[in-house]
Amino acid sequence: MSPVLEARNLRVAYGGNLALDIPHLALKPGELVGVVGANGAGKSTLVNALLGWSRGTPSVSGSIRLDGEEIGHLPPHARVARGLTLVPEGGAVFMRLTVEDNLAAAQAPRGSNRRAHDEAEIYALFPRLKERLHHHASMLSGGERQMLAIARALRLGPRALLLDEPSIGLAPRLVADVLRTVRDLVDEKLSVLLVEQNVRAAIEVVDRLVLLERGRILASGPAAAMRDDPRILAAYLGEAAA
Ligand SMILES: Nc1ncnc2c1ncn2[C@@H]1O[C@H](COP(=O)(O)OP(=O)(O)OP(=O)(O)O)[C@@H](O)[C@H]1O
Repeated sequence: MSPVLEARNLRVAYGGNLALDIPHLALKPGELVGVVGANGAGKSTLVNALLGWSRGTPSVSGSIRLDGEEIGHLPPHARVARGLTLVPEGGAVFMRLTVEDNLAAAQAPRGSNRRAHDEAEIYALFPRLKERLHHHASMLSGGERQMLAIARALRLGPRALLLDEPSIGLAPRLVADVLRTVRDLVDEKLSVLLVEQNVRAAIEVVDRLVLLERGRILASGPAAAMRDDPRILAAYLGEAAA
């Protein structure tokens, strides 16, 4: 099966410092790939480079393909228009708008043939959002806000969804809920690259795991095989120490 998203020789450098050096990373249709690593490992640099934006002005090189089409030269909005969708750290919602208006403001581009979730599907997936339709996003709990950010992304009909640390700031029970929902979406054929610092929670739901360290892939493989990998266990310990 050809990948929905594929990066080759992706390098990001700030000044003379190489922050990311990824020879190959692929996401297959209907797959959930987790990218884990400690603070500063390069996780945000990776999702940002895939989307074509950055903090500062790094030099970025390499190939990025979405459904086989080279998008590495395109500006972020053109990548988004083609179906690469990012839910950034902390979620992207309009705090002063209601849940309903937040969802209404997220629309797939006109003429797009991608399958976007309609309102009924969104409410079936996230019954909590239906109960809170007329609440401002600022009134939602962290978990609900993260669900709203994911729901907004689904309204855009993503070909590939990039999720940057959806568990950050959430209580452990909510982390499991959010990641379980992501797993359910993938089981319905969504393709997701999940960036997570929480290795323990990520490994429970992903198909494959990629461990980043100092911008490089230190280990990668099916989640089941990675579970006992000493490098992953070391990452667990790092997490406990963080
Ligand atoms: N604008 C910038 N200028 C210079 N160096 C940067 C810049 N942004 C990131 N870096 C460096 O790139 C490396 C990777 O950072 P990145 O934010 O991608 O890590 P991360 O894995 O997402 O960490 P965290 O979990 O803390 O967000 C770090 O060494 C960081 O200092």
